[in-house]
Amino acid sequence: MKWSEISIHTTQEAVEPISNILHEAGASGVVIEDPYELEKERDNIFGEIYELNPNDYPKEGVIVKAYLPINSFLGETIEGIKEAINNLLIYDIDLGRNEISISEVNEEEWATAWKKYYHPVKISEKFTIVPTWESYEPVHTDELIIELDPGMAFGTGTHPTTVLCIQALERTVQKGDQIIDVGTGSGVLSIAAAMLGAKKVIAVDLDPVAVESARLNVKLNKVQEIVEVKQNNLLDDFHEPVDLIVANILAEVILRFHYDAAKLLKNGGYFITSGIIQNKKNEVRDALLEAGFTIEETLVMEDWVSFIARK
Ligand SMILES: C[S@@+](CC[C@H](N)C(=O)[O-])C[C@H]1O[C@@H](n2cnc3c(N)ncnc32)[C@H](O)[C@@H]1O
Repeated sequence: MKWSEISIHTTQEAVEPISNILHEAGASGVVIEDPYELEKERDNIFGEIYELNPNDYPKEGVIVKAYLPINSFLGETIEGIKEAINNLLIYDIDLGRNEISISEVNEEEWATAWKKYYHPVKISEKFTIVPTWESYEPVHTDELIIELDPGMAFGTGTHPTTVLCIQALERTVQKGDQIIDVGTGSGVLSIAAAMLGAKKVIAVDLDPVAVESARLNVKLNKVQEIVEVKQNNLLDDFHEPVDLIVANILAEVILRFHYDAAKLLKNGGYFITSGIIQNKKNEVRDALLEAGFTIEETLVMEDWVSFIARK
């Protein structure tokens, strides 16, 4: 099959919302070329894995690439993507150059293009994320390893918004907890919650591609007895009280269901939110306080913020 590669030159802060737009438009395998990756200091243990070629990265800004099947709707899909990206300006998201180019690639190139950027990464005190196609020997005996094949869903596990959520889960999950993961993507947060001792995790996503990917990764990590994945809009039709709700989703979406989260949580339960770009931080914090939460911790990485809120 022939694929079209759409390449968007943008900013760090726009990577996440643009990736979401691309996924929603049916794109497969988003690749992020961020020169920051070249500067990051890396543990020796990962040194040999991280041989990044500077020629693959822009000098400034970030390039987001995605792959769309070439069919009769391609023109409209691309127009829709451009419009949705331009709409991000309404939310004060800096789009940088916002240069968009399109080229054709064949199936083979597409299937491997994004994989070359994705390697084992230690993302928190306890967790290392390992792509299914890499072999990895644990460094510490108590290291928790999540094997992932995100396929076409969001969630390689290494995005700052995901890392912040996993760090927050490490601090809050108690043995025996009942948890809901809203917008599970590849299922990475549900898998982490299960490995941290949760008794039951319900992982929901609106996107059927994500649901399929999460189910696959849940099995891959042998937590299918604990994690149930289903297609659902946010917290619709949930009534049983839970101990913790985690959501790595855009700020605008969090503000659509924070009252539902407050209602559903047991007293003392945690609401972990991530996917919040710095300039939305105050708006989300105020909304959480208004819904009756107290903010226990605010975690920050690059331009992203995550809240550990408590009912
Ligand atoms: C930023 S990704 C997070 C993926 C994963 N949880 C992670 O942390 O890497 C956000 C996910 O939310 C899903 N999503 C967006 N709107 C949703 C909604 N209304 N209900 C459920 N899921 C939604 C998207 O399909 C996407 O998979």
